[in-house]
Amino acid sequence: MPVADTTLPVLDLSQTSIDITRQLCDIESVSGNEGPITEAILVALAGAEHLEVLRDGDVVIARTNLGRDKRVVIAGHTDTVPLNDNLPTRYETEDGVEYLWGRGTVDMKSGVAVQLKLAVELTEPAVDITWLWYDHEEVSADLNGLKRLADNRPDLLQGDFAILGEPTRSEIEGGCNGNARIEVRTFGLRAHSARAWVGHNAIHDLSPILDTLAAYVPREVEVDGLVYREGLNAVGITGGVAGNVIPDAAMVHINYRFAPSRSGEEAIAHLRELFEGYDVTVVDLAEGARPGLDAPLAQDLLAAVGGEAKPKYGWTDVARFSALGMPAVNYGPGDPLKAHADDERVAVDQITACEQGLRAWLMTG
Ligand SMILES: N[C@@H](CCC[C@H](NC(=O)CCC(=O)O)C(=O)O)C(=O)O
Repeated sequence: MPVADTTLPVLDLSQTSIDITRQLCDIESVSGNEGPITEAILVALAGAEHLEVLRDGDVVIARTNLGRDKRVVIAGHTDTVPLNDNLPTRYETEDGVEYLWGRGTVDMKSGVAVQLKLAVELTEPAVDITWLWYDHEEVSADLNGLKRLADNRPDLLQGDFAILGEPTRSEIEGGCNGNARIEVRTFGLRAHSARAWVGHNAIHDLSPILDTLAAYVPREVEVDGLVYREGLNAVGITGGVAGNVIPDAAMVHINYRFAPSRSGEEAIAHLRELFEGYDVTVVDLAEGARPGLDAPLAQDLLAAVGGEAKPKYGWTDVARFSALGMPAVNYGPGDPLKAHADDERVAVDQITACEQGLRAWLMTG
């Protein structure tokens, strides 16, 4: 008789989407550690006979094949940014609002919870649905699980419209900013720090770069009716050899968020111009996506869930679907301002609202 593996985390999809969020968050899955959560999702979907379930690495694909005339792709990533002593989750009430606190509650396990709940419960949706849960979204674009799937099995991403369950306070956010990361290096000459005049300090040479960043005024750019805020920030800095050595190398890691009216190539040209004369290495580049809200299915969803469409400032995989020529929007629970934050927490009523909005729309088409 086979023995059940009791070390695997268990996911019970018969619970509410709020509780499923708690269960998912308590399975730690910082990028690179999505194996256990992927296994838990596969086991939890095992009894859903209306779904064809496939796996590609740590991507789970579950789809209906009902012969409907439209197919909607609904996707969410299972990884999170690193913890900061914010797991396990806890419930807390603040000013009469109940929150679930902890890493992943906003970005984006509450969105994944809603998707999993609907995937098992909607046996007869009005459209065919491809559900996708994937790994490595929060790290370099070349590691992204959806990118791997698009390269290996582009047929599995095909559809008429896509919804990414990224945090949007359960309202529609259109498109996304592009995202570039560069490393800017300075070089010096090592010497004993007691005789610094015979060396050259590479860390001191970073000052003009930091001054440029501190003085930079990011643009606000209107694209198809939505105003995208850009951002240019140092997100890391390295340098130094020992406490008594003048450093011969230093590096500042810079993240540029650019409006979707600007291509990746234009974004890099802008950065090279800003840091002309310095050693610049591009370490990550992901194109943005225009809002695409004029697509009829996007209009339908917007009308069904209500509210006014806003721009998505973070980068999301709507860009991947846009590049494939498929309209896509962001729609999920959680305040994006709390994504990646130490006080990451989701108002639980937003989870319920998102479930209701998506359920109603998927049942009427
Ligand atoms: N390749 C990128 C991936 C970063 C993706 C991440 N996305 C979000 O946080 C979406 C949530 C939101 O803003 O609403 C991001 O924008 O950092 C990378 O390397 O950074």
